[in-house]
Amino acid sequence: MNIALLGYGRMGKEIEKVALQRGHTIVHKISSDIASYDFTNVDVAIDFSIPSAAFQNITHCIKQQVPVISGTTGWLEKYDEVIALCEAEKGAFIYASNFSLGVNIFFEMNTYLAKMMSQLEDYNVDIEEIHHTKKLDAPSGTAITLAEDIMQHTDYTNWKLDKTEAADEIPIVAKRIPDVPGTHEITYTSSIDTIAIKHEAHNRQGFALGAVVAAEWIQNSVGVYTMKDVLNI
Ligand SMILES: NC(=O)C1=CN([C@@H]2O[C@H](COP(=O)(O)OP(=O)(O)OC[C@H]3O[C@@H](n4cnc5c(N)ncnc54)[C@H](O)[C@@H]3O)[C@@H](O)[C@H]2O)C=CC1
Ligand SMILES: O=C(O)C1=N[C@H](C(=O)O)C[C@H](O)C1
Repeated sequence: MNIALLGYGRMGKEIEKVALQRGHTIVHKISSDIASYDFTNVDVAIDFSIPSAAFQNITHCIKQQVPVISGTTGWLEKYDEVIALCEAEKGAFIYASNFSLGVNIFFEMNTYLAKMMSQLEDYNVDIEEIHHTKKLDAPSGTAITLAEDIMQHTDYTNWKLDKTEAADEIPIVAKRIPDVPGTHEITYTSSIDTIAIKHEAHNRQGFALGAVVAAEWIQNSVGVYTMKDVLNI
């Protein structure tokens, strides 16, 4: 498979390693304006860039009929526009706030726990995420997915960065500590006890492997998919 890397930073380099190990070829390593690159021999593009570049990168690929995987966070106010374009152009697209198998299992655990906790009025939920100090966005895309999944199954209607006084808002605390690849913890607290679930990435390999697996899965497909489709969970 010929892969174009849209973004060649920490994740782009990790994805390159995994892709080469799995027998793929990297045809472009793009770190600036995508418009000047030739996409005729690209089978799939993988975007791990920056929030302000993701929309242009993704829509360029869709218009060129190149399937595109995006893990970039912090651009989701334009997600619906991308989906509409993808449908209109009969393109292929997967976005995931987190591509690792472990976090996708954690997403399922979060939903299961939220459904149970929705019956119990005594517990309040909060989310904590910890990432490296170079991260541009806060809260993390993964923390937002976790909050939205909780909102779907409980009476919470919103999330808020840091503390909140509103009973229907989920507080998300974002901490920045050098070199931390990504930790997410969900805690339900009552006056009697605390229930917590946590995912801690040890490195970026899981994110990269998930993105390459998603790229292998989507080539020659049409449509908008998620990691649930890729992992069949
Ligand atoms: N979904 C997931 O599983 C994961 C998502 N991420 C997200 O991926 C993104 C990238 O993360 P890192 O690699 O750690 O960041 P990074 O800062 O190391 O790399 C981003 C790269 O994008 C480049 N860039 C700037 N403008 C660009 C443009 N117009 N087109 C293409 N590239 C451009 C920068 O030069 C930089 O090298 C972030 O949004 C992060 O939150 C990170 C890890 C896992
Ligand atoms: O920027 C990162 O590093 C990460 N970003 C993603 C996010 O915002 O959730 C995924 C992972 O936690 C690492």
